[in-house]
Amino acid sequence: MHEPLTAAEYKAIAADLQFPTNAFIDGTFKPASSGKTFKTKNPATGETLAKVAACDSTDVDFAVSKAREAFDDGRWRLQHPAERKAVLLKLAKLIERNRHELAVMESLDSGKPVRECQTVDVPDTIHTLRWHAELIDKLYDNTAPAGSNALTMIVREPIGVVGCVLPWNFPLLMLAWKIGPALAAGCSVVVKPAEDTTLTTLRVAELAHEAGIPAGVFNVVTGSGKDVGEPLGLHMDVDMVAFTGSTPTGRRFLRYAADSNLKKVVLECGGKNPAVVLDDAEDLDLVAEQVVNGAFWNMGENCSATSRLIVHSKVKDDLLKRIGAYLREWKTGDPLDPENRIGALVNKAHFDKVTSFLDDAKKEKLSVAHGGVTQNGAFVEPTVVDGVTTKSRLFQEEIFGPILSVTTFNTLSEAIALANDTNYGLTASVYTGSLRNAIKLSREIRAGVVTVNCFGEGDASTPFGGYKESGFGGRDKSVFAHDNYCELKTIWIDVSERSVDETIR
Ligand SMILES: NC(=O)C1=CN([C@@H]2O[C@H](COP(=O)(O)OP(=O)(O)OC[C@H]3O[C@@H](n4cnc5c(N)ncnc54)[C@H](OP(=O)(O)O)[C@@H]3O)[C@@H](O)[C@H]2O)C=CC1
Ligand SMILES: CCCCCC/C=C/C(=O)O
Repeated sequence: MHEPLTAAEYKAIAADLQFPTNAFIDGTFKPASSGKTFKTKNPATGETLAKVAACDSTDVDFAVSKAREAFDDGRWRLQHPAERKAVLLKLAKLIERNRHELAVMESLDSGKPVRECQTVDVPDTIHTLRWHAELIDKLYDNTAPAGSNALTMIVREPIGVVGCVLPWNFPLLMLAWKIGPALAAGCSVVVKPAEDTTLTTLRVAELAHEAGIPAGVFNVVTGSGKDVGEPLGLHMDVDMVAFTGSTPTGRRFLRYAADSNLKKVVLECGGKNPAVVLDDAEDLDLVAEQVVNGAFWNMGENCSATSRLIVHSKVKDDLLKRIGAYLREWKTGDPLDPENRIGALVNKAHFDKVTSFLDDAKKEKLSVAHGGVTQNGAFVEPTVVDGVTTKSRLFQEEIFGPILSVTTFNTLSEAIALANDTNYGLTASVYTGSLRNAIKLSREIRAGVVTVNCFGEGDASTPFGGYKESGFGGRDKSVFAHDNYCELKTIWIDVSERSVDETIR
């Protein structure tokens, strides 16, 4: 079903694509009220793909008012849970039916390899939506042990109008991580995709409408962070913002909430994720494969990317050799060629940011064990920089590109201290043959997701989010994400003799 096509087939799809270019508000596509547009480009070639509506606060106000209307009249939240489930399942089906088109659109707009769009982003988007749809008619509310004089119910209610602010690195998947639980809970959403990657969000909004999500429930306002993100964050009638992106922008949303209506804010921000390899790791080939995958898939443009290899000095040289061998399979180039695993970085500014870390490696006279090569001002080959110290920017800052730093240790406590020597705490992976060491490291590393003898972000059923400056306010995925989009209400009903007597009198 999700097997890659050939490069020629992808190019044929690309040649026929129609791009949605207007905001989607109240069930219809609309140009920006100002009439302005911005160009969205293919980062691999620099060519303009489309001119998209450059919305501003007027469009945000309009979208929020329509989302509020839809929420208040209950056209979605008051539908029977089984009906809402059926609609969300239909949306998943429509995405599946249009999977090749969406994979190509995602690849063209973001520079991601189409192979991964086809085998990860699109199928995981479908799975996420199905998972949350299936939850809708299976979640029970609670009663409290209030004794025989009262019946106390603790019920979830949808929080209201939710602003979903998305990053450019997994446009479809992060959309699903937000709208899946938000729509399942019965909320209305106003989605702000990243300016670099708006196209697939608009297409999914169109499919959502076709699936039967009522007008006003799923809105998309396109435009910049300043013109659309900020008014959404400051809006007095938005009940919650669910954000994925950088930590500095996440902080802004906390300020927007404080300066407006104290809306709930859930942040999924950056990471500087370690892979800790002990000298008792059993299979260094497997470690090499997992570290390469963790560091380089999606070009390292991934908040959960393995960014720091923290390896026992005894096994470092052997492991770096094996990593080099795996990297031979990781070709860089045309994102529409399914042979390539490394595509283009999302834009020129980001390319410059990522390559500034290569300049640092040179300045610091660090040894580049693999890669270090760029192509056409848009591509960076997978790079491994050895001998990185904790003071280096390569060790401390989120690179968000295909660069892995290597640091060695000699004792377990040194490994834990290195892993935790960061302001971030999103993910970590641990490689060891000892159950005791695996448990110790998983508990001592301060991160929201720790994987043992593998790399990954878990599946739809496991929460995803970070400690420290990696996250705030809740988790994506799982039933815990559903709870993000709900208020808890206590209903206390007096059923004592006194209340019965009073009612009768
Ligand atoms: N944790 C993660 O998954 C991500 C982390 N990053 C990190 O952030 C760095 C910068 O990437 P960038 O895309 O700029 O990430 P941002 O955090 O700036 O962008 C995330 C989202 O927030 C919006 N936004 C930007 N500025 C504001 C603002 N002032 N007010 C409200 N909304 C705003 C963006 O809109 P728009 O893009 O349209 O301006 C986008 O929709 C990357 O190099 C990487 O290190 C980036 C993306 C994802
Ligand atoms: C297959 C799961 C991919 C999850 C990627 C999670 C990344 C989140 C982010 O960068 O914000």
